[in-house]
Amino acid sequence: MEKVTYKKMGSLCWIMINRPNVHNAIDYDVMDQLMSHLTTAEKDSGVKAIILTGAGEKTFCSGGDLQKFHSLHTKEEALVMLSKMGDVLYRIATFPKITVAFLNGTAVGGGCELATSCDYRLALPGNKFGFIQGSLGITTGWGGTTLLMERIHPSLALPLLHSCERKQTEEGLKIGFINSLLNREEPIEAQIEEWIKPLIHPSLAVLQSYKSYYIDRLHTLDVKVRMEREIEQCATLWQEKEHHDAVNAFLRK
Ligand SMILES: CC[C@@H](C(=O)O)C(=O)SCCNC(=O)CCNC(=O)[C@H](O)C(C)(C)COP(=O)(O)OP(=O)(O)OC[C@H]1O[C@@H](n2cnc3c(N)ncnc32)[C@H](O)[C@@H]1OP(=O)(O)O
Repeated sequence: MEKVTYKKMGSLCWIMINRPNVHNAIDYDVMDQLMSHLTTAEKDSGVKAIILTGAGEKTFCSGGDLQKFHSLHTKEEALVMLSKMGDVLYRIATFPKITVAFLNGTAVGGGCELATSCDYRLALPGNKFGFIQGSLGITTGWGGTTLLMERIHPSLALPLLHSCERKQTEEGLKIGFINSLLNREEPIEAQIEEWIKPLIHPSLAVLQSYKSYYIDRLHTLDVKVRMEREIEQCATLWQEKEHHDAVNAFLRK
């Protein structure tokens, strides 16, 4: 079974992480398949926007696969993994078409970082999101803090990061992290199509031009370099006992 599925519907393409038994955690296969689907969507001139989501109703994404990545011990080992997913996030952040994360359920750790890499975030009321990395003795490791500072004001981003708390999506809406909350009772795909309709300009060239001005801004702000620095700092913390003890505790629970 594919760990990431790809479905084209009109001008939208749906990219779904499909590992519900581990809350859509990200392993190396997921990273490779995300990259490959992004390439397909970029090349297809009929695609104007991608919707990134997770399988099932419980979780959007629970971040890195702690069972698999727990075997990474040194800074160098961690850096390889973190940089690989950092490249996926940078690719999404600089993707030439519209990118939307639909938080079908909880988003935690790297799952929140992944959502942050998209232009827009849609969610359901009553769900949770949290940059909980601090509770594992690490920081965001895929460049998500750098990107979060681009999405919301740093004075709103810092408390999310410092507290490591899981917040309600309603609070995410209030601080502008989430762009809109959908209605649980209505068909989701139709609601997302309605929400995005006004943003989908008939001309792909117009859409791509506006996106390119935003990407210029990311270049000017040295976002790639800052993401790399963030990734390296997480790799440094990854090798510490505090991190491994916290992951052990999670896996033993
Ligand atoms: C690596 C990069 C780093 C970053 O840059 O940000 C990270 O992403 S660190 C990872 C941060 N993520 C977490 O710490 C999330 C851990 N998961 C949870 O908090 C919870 O599982 C949940 C997502 C809130 C769901 O809770 P619940 O409904 O109570 O389910 P369980 O906890 O019982 O989980 C069921 C099953 O799934 C496995 N699982 C969950 N998350 C992961 C994960 N990220 N990686 C691997 N496996 C995961 C969990 O171990 C259970 O497995 P079994 O016991 O074998 O059924």
